[in-house]
Amino acid sequence: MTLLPVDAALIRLLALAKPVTESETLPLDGCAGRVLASDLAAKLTQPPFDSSAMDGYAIRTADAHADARLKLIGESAAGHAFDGTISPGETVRIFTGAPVPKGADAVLLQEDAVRHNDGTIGMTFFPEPRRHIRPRGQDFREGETVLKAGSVMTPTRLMVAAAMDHSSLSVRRRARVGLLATGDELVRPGEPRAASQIIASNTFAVATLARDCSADVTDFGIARDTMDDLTGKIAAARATGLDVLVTLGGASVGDHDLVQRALKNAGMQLDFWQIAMRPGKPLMVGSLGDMIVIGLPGNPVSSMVCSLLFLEPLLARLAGQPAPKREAEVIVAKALGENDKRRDHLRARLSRDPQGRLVAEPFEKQDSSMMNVLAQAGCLVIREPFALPMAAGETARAILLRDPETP
Ligand SMILES: Nc1nc2c(c(=O)[nH]1)N[C@H]1C(S)=C(S)[C@@H](COP(=O)(O)OP(=O)(O)OC[C@H]3O[C@@H](n4cnc5c(N)ncnc54)[C@H](O)[C@@H]3O)O[C@H]1N2
Ligand code: MOO
Repeated sequence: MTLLPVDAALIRLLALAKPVTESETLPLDGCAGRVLASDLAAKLTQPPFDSSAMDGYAIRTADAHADARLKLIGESAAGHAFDGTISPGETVRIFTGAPVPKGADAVLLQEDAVRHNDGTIGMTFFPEPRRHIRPRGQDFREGETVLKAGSVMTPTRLMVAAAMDHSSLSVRRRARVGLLATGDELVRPGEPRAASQIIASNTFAVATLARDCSADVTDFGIARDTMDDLTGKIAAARATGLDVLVTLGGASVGDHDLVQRALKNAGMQLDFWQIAMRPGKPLMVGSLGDMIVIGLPGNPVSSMVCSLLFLEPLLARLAGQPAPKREAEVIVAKALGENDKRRDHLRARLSRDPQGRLVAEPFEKQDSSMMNVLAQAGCLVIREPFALPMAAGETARAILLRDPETP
């Protein structure tokens, strides 16, 4: 059986993906990380008036000279404008963010002002016109398109959307992802289990990864290893209008690996199955109508490595966003033997050397069932098919699982 190279498999998977275009309207505070569905224009001008950038005195620069004794005629504070006009020889106490009164053309810094005993204001610095005044509309103007359709709503874009007086936004809906674990041996954490049963743990990693990619994730539970149960659960999941169905387990060649058969019976067009990678060889991809199906292998490490290499870029594509950049160059801390035909992904401890370079130390045991090792690993060192032996201290590409500084 020829195995499909990783890069070719990813290209074929992404060819199935159409970015989600349907939109929904959400309150602004629910829009973080979402993609704007249409251009967003300002509903107001900001600042709405010439405003002071400093605490001080609103003055007429024609009055700015060493002998000035300006008469204090009022105050303009943020939210409380001074209604009158400043005439020659007059000033108004002003605070940061307050409207600049009519007649004034500069703000004298409080630190540059002298308050005389008779209450008049003198100055030790003579501002030029417009000094410390933020002109009306210098940030944006009513009707101006500030955010383009397709922009991801980052904290700073949420800030400007709020400032433009939008309390809700039209954003693209999230990609809908369903997870279906399979296997008679599986129970959920906390459930009673027989001696031959284990916990269905993979769902938690895959769901988290998918949510981090902005997906709306539904867990469809655990299907037993029967055609009936699998068929019923696949149909129920599909009926919810998923963009992507991810099955976990039952992807290999054993007598109880029924997932592919059940999916084909339901009408799935198989796109590819079995990749030249370790772990994750039995990965399967197909389409069932508009729904993309990804069959992950059951071994926990395999399911996670396949999710990082395939599910994450797929969900980024559906969300119209670039895939997270996880690849980095690392120094391998120990010698590695030559590789066989499957691209390998070695779980490794990750640290920094005194020069700040990333150092990866592959774990001794690389069994794809070992979640404890995977949880300790900071990266996966990539070994291309037929890679030659490597000495300690050489560099390799790696997939980062987390920031090396994360405890
Ligand atoms: N004769 C062959 N046997 C196997 C091959 C092969 O090419 N020829 N491939 C092996 C490889 S590689 C992998 S990977 C596994 C994957 O097989 P399946 O996808 O069919 O996975 P299962 O048999 O269902 O489970 C494998 C293992 O993982 C446990 N598991 C399953 N689901 C979960 C879950 N949701 N959470 C935690 N653990 C799970 C399951 O109990 C098994 O121990 O096949 C090899 N075999
Ligand atoms: O390809 Mo499997 O994922 O080695 O255990």
